[in-house]
Amino acid sequence: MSKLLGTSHLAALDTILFQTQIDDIIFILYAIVSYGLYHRYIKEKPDPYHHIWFDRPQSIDGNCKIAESRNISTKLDENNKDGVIFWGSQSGTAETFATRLARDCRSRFGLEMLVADLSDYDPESIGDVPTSKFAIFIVSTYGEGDPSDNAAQFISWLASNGPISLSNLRYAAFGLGNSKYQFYNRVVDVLTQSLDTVGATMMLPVGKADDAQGATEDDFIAWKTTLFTHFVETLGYGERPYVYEPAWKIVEDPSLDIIDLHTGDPVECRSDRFTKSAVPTSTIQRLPIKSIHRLLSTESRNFIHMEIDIGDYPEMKYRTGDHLAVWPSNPKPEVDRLLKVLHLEGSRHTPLLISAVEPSTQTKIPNPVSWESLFRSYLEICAPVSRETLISLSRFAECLSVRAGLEKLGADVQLYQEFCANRHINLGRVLEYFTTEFNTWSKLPQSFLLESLAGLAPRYYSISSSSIVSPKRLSITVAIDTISIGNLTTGGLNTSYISAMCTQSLSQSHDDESEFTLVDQGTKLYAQVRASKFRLPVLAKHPIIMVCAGSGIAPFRGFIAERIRLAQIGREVGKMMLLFGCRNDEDYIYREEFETMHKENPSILEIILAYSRSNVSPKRYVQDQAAERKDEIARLMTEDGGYLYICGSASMARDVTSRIGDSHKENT
Ligand SMILES: Cc1cc2nc3c(=O)[nH]c(=O)nc-3n(C[C@H](O)[C@H](O)[C@H](O)COP(=O)(O)O)c2cc1C
Repeated sequence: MSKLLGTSHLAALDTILFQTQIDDIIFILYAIVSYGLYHRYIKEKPDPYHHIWFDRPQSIDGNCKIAESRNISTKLDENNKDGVIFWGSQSGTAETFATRLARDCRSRFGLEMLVADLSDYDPESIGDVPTSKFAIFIVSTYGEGDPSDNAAQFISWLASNGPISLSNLRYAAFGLGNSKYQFYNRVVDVLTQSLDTVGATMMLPVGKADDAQGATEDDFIAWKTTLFTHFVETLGYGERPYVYEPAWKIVEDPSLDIIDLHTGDPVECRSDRFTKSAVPTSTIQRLPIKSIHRLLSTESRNFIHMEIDIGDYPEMKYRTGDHLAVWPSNPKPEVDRLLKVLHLEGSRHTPLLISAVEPSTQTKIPNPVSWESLFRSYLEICAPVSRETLISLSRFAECLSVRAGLEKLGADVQLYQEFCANRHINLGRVLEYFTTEFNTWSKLPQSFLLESLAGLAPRYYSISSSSIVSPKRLSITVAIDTISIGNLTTGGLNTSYISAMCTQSLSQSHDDESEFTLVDQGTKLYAQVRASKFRLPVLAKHPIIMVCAGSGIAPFRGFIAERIRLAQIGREVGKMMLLFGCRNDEDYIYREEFETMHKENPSILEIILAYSRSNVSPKRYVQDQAAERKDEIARLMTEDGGYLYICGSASMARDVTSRIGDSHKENT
């Protein structure tokens, strides 16, 4: 444990935990006392387990089973369900909440709820759900107040209202959002207003989670408590003693041929949420990395520039401003930690067949798979462990003091924040911390892991090249911020993954010491292009004002390169004003490139820098620079038909628009 947290952190932990009862002291004492990688690709081989890959019905390439029914009411009847929990999620939180809620409904009230991806059912069929059943919606807001990809069709159907009546429908709704965005939790608002308009009955006030406060989990737990109170007091459901019922059947089958295992390739089904989205998205390909280098490397901050070749995939096209979705894998030390603490090291390559106990449940994992590839490529094992998971975990502790410790961590919000959330303590680290001579986690059901860990999701990057200048080779710009807590360094999963790729690429080493197992990927990356709304004006003569900070420069690098190319071929190009926020002079990435472009095109490109942490020049933010130039910006926009683009944090964007907006008001 001291290796993980360091001595000073044990001391800090002591202060936190020694606040109250004797239980805590016991819990501290107990706590303190305590690749051979095959390299075969199956991509081109026919899959012998085709029929058991996924229960997900909607694959467009025929890899997945076809849905028995897209009528939600029929599905509820066929599976004897009491109701449905619909989820609309982009990065997996709402989906995880839906799964957890269904588990709690069963274990506490004996209620059987179907967990359903909103895009798996025909929206109209919701009108057939009888009054004896009910629906729960858990939906997040994305983009600029937009629904997640898998909720887009349903929300647009509902918002268009049409000649529908949902007077049969009883529902509850919970929204996930972030109040720093202009359209805070807009999707759940649109959903509930539309449902009310067509006569559906809301069972209890809508719940909302605000990620800006870091309170998404707490907000969900609070709303769930209200929901369960409604179950008891209004619907008359009786609570039953807790009984754990596994949701997944995991069978080790050494007779399966090891070359047929999924070893990390993102199966098309994993991207179904994206392929069926309203936003055009290419299929996932294994794309060769043509070059990768660090643009900047300081103790706390790194920027990486990566160029990726898409020339071998003619169907994969991008437009300037699009996004690249990168599918990461988990770092080897975290994979090994989980395998070790679960006593699975000896069977890390053993083929597994995973199926849902409940036939209507959709699996998120391809079959067959091994423990190692499951943890490395298909589950989010690096995310901080949730409070609810800690409480559920406590039920499987063999030792009373560990049980009490976990219960306390799960129940005490402040303790949880200090111990888990702020330090990115993931499930493996918690299990390791609470492993003692008397607590070996031997009673932990394997199904619990699949229930508690979300499926690994892609990370999105703005493409930083122009599709006109470089149609077959796109680039991304990745900022890597790391947080050091004692001897524990953490960062975002994908940025760490890309950073590791960069290190390996520079050192040309693919050894086992590497944090990430990249050997089987060589210099390739699983990725797909996703269309964006961030587009240059159709007519190049319109001015563009681009405001950004840090890696927010990425799409503007593509914009500027494209317009300069257009100018070179004789097109009329409007003024480009770039306001770029950096911490200091050395933080100015792509400096040489931008300075050359400015020198060669002084009449169309102006670059205005704002250094927020400089020792030599006054500290300024892009907001200040925008305010200083607001009259000119207003003129470019109102008189010359200019476009304003902002790429950065939501609060920065709000500040910039309000300060430029003031000028608009003054001028009108
Ligand atoms: C690119 C991006 C755009 C977002 N846009 C909004 C928004 O317009 N309104 C809002 O309330 N929240 C917004 N959010 C916050 C998400 O809704 C929030 O992080 C939520 O917990 C994600 O849930 P999910 O993982 O289920 O998709 C945005 C988040 C990201 C990353």
